[in-house]
Amino acid sequence: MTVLARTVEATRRYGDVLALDRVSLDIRAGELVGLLGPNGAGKSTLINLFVGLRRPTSGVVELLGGSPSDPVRRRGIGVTPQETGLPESLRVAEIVDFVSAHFPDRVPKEELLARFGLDDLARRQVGGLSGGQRRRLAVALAFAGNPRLVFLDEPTTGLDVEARRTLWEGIRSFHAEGGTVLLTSHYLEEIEALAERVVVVAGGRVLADDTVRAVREIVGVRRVSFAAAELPELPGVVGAERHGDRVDLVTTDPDRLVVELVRSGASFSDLEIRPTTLEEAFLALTSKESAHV
Ligand SMILES: Nc1ncnc2c1ncn2[C@@H]1O[C@H](COP(=O)(O)OP(=O)(O)OP(=O)(O)O)[C@@H](O)[C@H]1O
Repeated sequence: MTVLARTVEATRRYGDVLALDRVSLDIRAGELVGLLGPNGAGKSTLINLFVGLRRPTSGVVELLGGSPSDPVRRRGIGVTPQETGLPESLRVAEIVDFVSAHFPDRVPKEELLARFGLDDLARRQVGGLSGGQRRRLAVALAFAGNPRLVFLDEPTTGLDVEARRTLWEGIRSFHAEGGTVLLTSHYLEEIEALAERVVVVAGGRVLADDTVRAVREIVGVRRVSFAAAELPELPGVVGAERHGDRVDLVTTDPDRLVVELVRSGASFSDLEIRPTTLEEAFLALTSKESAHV
């Protein structure tokens, strides 16, 4: 399968900060890849390398078979950065025209606006849009030039549920027609809803690169919860929370945890063991030490 974007051992430093540490990643044609990681993991830095806004300190970055700094390659991609500043006095349709004019191959304006639920807003000035409407416009603009590959940095941050679903539909329809997408998200349900492949990044390194299902299986974590006043030291706990009387433990080995809980003699009730969500899998992958309540 054709590789549309690639890093080979890419490292990026900002002074003393090691934002990316020898990251090797291929984005292949037709993929929808979710980049998942906590704040400061290096997700935006990786996107900035791919789209040519930053250069790697060492290593190689390729975009559409060439250098990300080549304008010809850049015309083949679409980008929505984490933050965008759109001119307040321009109308939505004017901004779409302005952005589209940079690309040889354009999506018809009406079609683009309809795809992202913006068709009723074409004549509205950007200054009069809500935060959610602005964000949808910023994402729609990434698709204006009929790109082969789109990079979306936290596309749905700040959107309500309905606006988020509209955006997802727009992204899905692009992908269904063969488009390739790399998106970052803090919303785990977003990655689960959209992506086939998840790349988990933390501390500038790729911790996992697999299907959503496989990432869960790799860590095989379970949520064990029960009511208890006091909690003994237990093995294999990678995350812990207390909600009133209840204790919620995320563990890699629920059987052993329950055995040890019983052995400890601690009094507990209402034991529940639930399957993992991606969030729990992520927690297990990124946590370095056991957490204690
Ligand atoms: N221009 C910069 N100058 C100095 N340090 C930077 C710069 N940009 C990013 N960093 C640092 O590099 C690391 C990675 O940041 P990056 O923005 O790539 O993470 P992220 O995963 O996108 O985080 P978030 O989810 O919070 O957006 C962080 O420690 C950040 O503080």
